[in-house]
Amino acid sequence: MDKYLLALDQGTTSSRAILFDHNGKTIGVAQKEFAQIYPKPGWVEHDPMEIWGTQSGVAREVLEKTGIRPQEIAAIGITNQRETTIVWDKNTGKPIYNAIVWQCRRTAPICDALKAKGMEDYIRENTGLVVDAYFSGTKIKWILDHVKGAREKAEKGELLFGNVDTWLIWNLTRGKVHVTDYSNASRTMLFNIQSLQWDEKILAELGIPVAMLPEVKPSSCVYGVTDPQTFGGAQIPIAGDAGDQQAALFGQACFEPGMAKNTYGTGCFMLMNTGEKLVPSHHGLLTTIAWGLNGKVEYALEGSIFVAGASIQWLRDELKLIESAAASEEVATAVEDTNGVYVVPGFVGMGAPYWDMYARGIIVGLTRGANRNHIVRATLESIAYQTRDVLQAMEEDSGIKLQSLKVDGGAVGNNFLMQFQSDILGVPVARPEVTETTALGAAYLAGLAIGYWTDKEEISKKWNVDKIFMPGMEEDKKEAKYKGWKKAVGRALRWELEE
Ligand SMILES: Nc1ncnc2c1ncn2[C@@H]1O[C@H](COP(=O)(O)OP(=O)(O)O)[C@@H](O)[C@H]1O
Ligand SMILES: O=P(O)(O)OC[C@H](O)CO
Repeated sequence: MDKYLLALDQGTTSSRAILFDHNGKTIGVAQKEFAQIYPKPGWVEHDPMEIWGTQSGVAREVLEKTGIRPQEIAAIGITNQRETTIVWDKNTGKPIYNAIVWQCRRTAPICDALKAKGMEDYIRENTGLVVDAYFSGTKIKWILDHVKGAREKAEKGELLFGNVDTWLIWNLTRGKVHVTDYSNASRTMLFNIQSLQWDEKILAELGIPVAMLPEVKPSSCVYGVTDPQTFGGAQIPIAGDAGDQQAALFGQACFEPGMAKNTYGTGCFMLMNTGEKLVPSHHGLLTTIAWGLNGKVEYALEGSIFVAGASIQWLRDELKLIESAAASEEVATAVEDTNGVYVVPGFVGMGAPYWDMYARGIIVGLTRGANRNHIVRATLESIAYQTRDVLQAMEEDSGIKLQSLKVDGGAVGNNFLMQFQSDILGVPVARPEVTETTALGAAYLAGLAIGYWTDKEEISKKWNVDKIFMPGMEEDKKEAKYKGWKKAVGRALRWELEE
């Protein structure tokens, strides 16, 4: 009987379940979007029960669609939107508040207070992160501060915290297993990435009891088995767990130091493998754990862009300028250029390399001739400009000049965007055959843990290119356009703060 790997990819806007065979080929996909909750400007929440419901639902759906029985699944790999914070009651398994999503800005004042107390350097040196509302630590504090009786319960050991991976594993095992992996732990702003322990000083500062935190394990190991009720009696090993951006780095086979990928989803995340070396950033990037594997952890440099594909959804859902995300390509290429228009999608502040929680979105350079096509094109171009911002920072931090950029994620089907990306970077952009690289990475991690695949060398051989986009724009034009972008960003920064 052939066996398959099941990847559960719980993203910001949808839950996906993907089946892979031994060649790393996709056998079936099921996907379901879920509600985005915006209680106030700058706040973003998800319903944790809907996350679990959609994720378990698509897992069952992909089995039904393909006719594959749960007994034919060799293992499950989990990958997830990172940082998003869930706190639940250990006894009832019910969340005490909605999931506070990575994009949510509500804890900016808590971050300002940490900075005022002089914690910034300590946090950067020990967690590899900048102090920003993006990460889980301040979100946990907010829940403990705002939900009645929560802190007392947490102190008594009655509440559990988890990122989405932990929440899914807890539910898949029906409350038997409370774990996370190194890559997810490194996004909490509570985890010391050198000692590989929860950081007591930061926990004390935020008033977070260590008892609520999950056990931290490698990214490839058997964490537990699924409860028989979840998949018709089957007890499937859950054997891989990694944050979605690190899983994509793995799925792209970026195993050697200096190899990098950029994933174009809701946001855009460029990660460069730095091997066993922890490289501190001096240019606004994050130092993060790539994965824990074979008894050691490896590190990465990361440039986190908060809004990429989400700006295309904004064109579709709020401005109603396009019918679908895919239609953005045709609309954008109906004009020669943006007519001087720039869109800066600072909807939830700006991430790397700016780290400005108070930036907001702007459209600038409008003249009487500016039309819908120009705005759509400028929005797509903003994704490529933000990528150049982080690529430049990455080259400076790592001292490595990138020869080509591997790309993946929902928006890489847009050929205009990919060509413009290559033009504005001046670097070839390589799109692989399998663009569901995040899920593939989770499957690989799970498969390695159970001996379904042997080693990284075997996995590297499975990476195949679909198309390479070569840079073609003249140097002067490229630099003039990028200069305009930097000017536009300057107008968006600190928007919420300045009079
Ligand atoms: N052809 C396209 N052009 C531009 N953006 C696209 C295209 N197709 C999808 N997207 C964008 O990609 C995102 C979906 O990618 P996905 O990798 O599924 O994201 P996530 O994992 O963050 O939910 C959406 O934000 C959508 O707007
Ligand atoms: O859901 P995605 O794919 O946009 O990824 C979100 C990131 O993990 C946030 O850090």
